[in-house]
Amino acid sequence: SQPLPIALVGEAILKEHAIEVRDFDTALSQLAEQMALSMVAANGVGIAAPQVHSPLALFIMASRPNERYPDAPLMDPVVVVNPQILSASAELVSGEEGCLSVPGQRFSIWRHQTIVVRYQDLAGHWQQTELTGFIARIFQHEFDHLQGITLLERSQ
Ligand SMILES: O=C(O)C[C@@H](Cc1ccccc1)[C@H](O)SCc1ccccc1
Ligand SMILES: [Zn+2]
Repeated sequence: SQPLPIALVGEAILKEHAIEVRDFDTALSQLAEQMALSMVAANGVGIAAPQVHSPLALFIMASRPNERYPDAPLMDPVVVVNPQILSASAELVSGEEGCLSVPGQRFSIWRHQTIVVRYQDLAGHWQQTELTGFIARIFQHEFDHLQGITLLERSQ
């Protein structure tokens, strides 16, 4: 199957608040699969449903070592549904980010170094975990997308 078209900044879908997922059905799993394929095709480390024109509260994060974060952990893609950030460290760290919806640009963005998060997996089971460093950065970037926020609104 083909990668899905990526919404570019300026498209209304990227400004909307995502809708809570209620049906953990095969359609949801198929969307997640399509998102993962699109993320890999675009050489990303994350992708949020609004970026592929879906209004659902769902994203994928898949940290891997890269030129900007050579010591980033290599992780299998994680599907995150209905995420919540329960707490965030006072410590902030500035780092360079890109966005598939703002192609070819890089921005310095402040993020919380550590966050405690809760989300559902594709089976609807709640997960709770603490994230730090680059993975926490990806989570916050994708979580912003679900609030209609892109890094253009955050760049320092
Ligand atoms: O637009 C997106 O949501 C995907 C971004 C995710 C990202 C989050 C935090 C920090 C950097 C990127 C894409 O992965 S942009 C491509 C990329 C990949 C690795 C490092 C930097 C940029
Ligand atoms: Zn983005």
